[in-house]
Amino acid sequence: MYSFILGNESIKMALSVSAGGRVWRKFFKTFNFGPNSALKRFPTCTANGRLYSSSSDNVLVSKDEKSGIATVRMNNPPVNSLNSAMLVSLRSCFEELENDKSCRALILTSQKPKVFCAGLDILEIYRKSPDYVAQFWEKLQDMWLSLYGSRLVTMAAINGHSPAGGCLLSLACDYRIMAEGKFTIGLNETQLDLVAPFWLRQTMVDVIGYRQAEMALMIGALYTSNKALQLGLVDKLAPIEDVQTVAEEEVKNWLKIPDQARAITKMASRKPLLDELRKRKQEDIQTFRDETTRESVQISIQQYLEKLKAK
Ligand SMILES: CCCCC/C=C/C(=O)SCCNC(=O)CCNC(=O)[C@H](O)C(C)(C)COP(=O)(O)OP(=O)(O)OC[C@H]1O[C@@H](n2cnc3c(N)ncnc32)[C@H](O)[C@@H]1OP(=O)(O)O
Repeated sequence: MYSFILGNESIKMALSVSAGGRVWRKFFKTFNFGPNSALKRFPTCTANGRLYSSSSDNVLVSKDEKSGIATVRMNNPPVNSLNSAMLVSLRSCFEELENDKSCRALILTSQKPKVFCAGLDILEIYRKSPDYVAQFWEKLQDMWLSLYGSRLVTMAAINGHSPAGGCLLSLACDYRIMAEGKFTIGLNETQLDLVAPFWLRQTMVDVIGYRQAEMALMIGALYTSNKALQLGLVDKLAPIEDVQTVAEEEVKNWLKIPDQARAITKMASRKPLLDELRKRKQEDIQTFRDETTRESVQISIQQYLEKLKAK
């Protein structure tokens, strides 16, 4: 077992070429993954020790060497909101694991039970310059591309609330296990006067079907764990204290399938959406920047923040 901690500063990466890397490069080439493809861009993980020095420790990673299963714990108190630093750390972490040839699966969870992730840090899009908002959005796109496009088995161990960006992270994984009880999950963006981008909408449609996704997105619905299971938004429920164990058991089942066939199948179905976002990245950034910095939207965000603080 090794572990390392990721933060937002002083990223030190070791580039290496491995036999495993060659296999995956061939695989990505076969699928014509373009300039952002994982193996062209990403460094390779060394076998142990800290790869990053960090002042914030906002993402904690541990990996079981024997099974090749890594657990990625979001650690940004109080609610794991996704600020710029978190997005950069998560992306770096996903890239590291992607290029660690001994890594076969990742489990994404929260270090602080009861809140998996509160979504985007609303303060990152409130009264910020258009340039800042554009850069923030690109960090989200890049993080998503690295998780959604991962060759690994990716499992969300949703041990608490998972609104908006928390749901986005979960939807980017291959399988979702959620804590039973009063916790909620969903894409509630419209409640903040925000519009989910095409790539996020599409993953919701892919997971729960057109009609339910359309309705859920329009009304910005947040569902309880039970309802989410019924809709297929999550795949399994477990008591909160067992979410991690159940995720590990589930991953082990998935790892009985040969990696290459599983990953090629996954990429065959995800490639069109990955390609579409890569192609329309700048357009998507501009849309988000222009929409979000509109005065009427800023007022809605302010009202949402006030409601959040007052509750
Ligand atoms: C068009 C773009 C689409 C892209 C996709 C993503 C969009 C987004 O993610 S927008 C963000 C939407 N997020 C939410 O609506 C969630 C808001 N938060 C909550 O509902 C709750 O905080 C909770 C259920 C996640 C947890 O509840 P609880 O444990 O009771 O914690 P508090 O509500 O007391 O929160 C503690 C503290 O944190 C602040 N906060 C919560 N969420 C956010 C956030 N997303 N961004 C920034 N700050 C957040 C909250 O205001 C509290 O602050 P203090 O009062 O100063 O302690």
